[in-house]
Amino acid sequence: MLTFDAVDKSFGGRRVLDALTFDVRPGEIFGFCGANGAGKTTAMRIALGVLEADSGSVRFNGADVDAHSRRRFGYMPEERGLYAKMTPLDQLVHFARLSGIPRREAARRAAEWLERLGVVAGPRDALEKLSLGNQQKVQLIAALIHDPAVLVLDEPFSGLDPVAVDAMAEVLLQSAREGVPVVFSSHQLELVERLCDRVGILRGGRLVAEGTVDELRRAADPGRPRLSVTDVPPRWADALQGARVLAEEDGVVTLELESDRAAQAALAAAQSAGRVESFGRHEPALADIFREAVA
Ligand SMILES: Nc1ncnc2c1ncn2[C@@H]1O[C@H](COP(=O)(O)OP(=O)(O)OP(=O)(O)O)[C@@H](O)[C@H]1O
Repeated sequence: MLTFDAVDKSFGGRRVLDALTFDVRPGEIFGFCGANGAGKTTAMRIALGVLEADSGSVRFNGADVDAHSRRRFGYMPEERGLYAKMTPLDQLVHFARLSGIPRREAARRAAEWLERLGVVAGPRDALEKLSLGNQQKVQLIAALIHDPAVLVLDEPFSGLDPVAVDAMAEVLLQSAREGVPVVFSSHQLELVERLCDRVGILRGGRLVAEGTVDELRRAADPGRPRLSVTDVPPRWADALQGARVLAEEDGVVTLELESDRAAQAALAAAQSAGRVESFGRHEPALADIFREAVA
């Protein structure tokens, strides 16, 4: 388990992380969300020892993270750190060797990963010749090649095409299935919603919301009731109290009702005037929850 415990960090007197506290549990994918500048990269850099916290601690399996335990971390930094002039294979072997993996085994793993993630490159192509998405896949492999015990990934999905997103997602899911705690930052909230067991939303260096997407949904403003109805006469909704027409498409009128009372009245009216297609509360997407949390 990776634990952030009351981590504070300021730059030039401006507080960027403010008692940041959360856990990433074994086998869990944790989505780290927050507006630009909320402090996600800073938190990840502190976990990896690139920056030092002013106070608080980051622990792995209960012990303060140090240079030794960080060797078991897989990290994908925001400022992708690869050698432009080296081939993907050579640098992956190099990174694996730094982690103590023998050359043959390193070459085997690198080739296997490049194949698995479908990195498109000629055998002699330097990294800089690859498309950005392919470079990003190489960066992910660099984070994975030593079979890390924790994965910390800073915006691993940005700029990837949908097929590459699926390939990357599958790798994270597999790591989690093997019991690895995985934390990644992203602004792609549909993806976060789809992949993550739990989500944390950071605002001003504090987690302002944390939980499974379902838990966040239950805690969010449930929104107003909605009613969709067909086969009603034109301008039927004009006579209803507390109703607002949201959409009128292909003969389906969708209303938002301002109160439960207005909703019940509209439902009864719709049942006698036409055919009710749906009635209930609109379930907020993670993007709606995010907007509410960072507003
Ligand atoms: N080395 C630094 N010196 C001074 N300020 C910094 C430094 N690193 C980060 N900051 C500031 O800390 C704040 C948080 O930045 P950080 O990169 O952690 O945010 P983020 O949540 O990762 O944002 P984004 O989604 O845009 O990547 C920002 O206001 C940033 O300008």
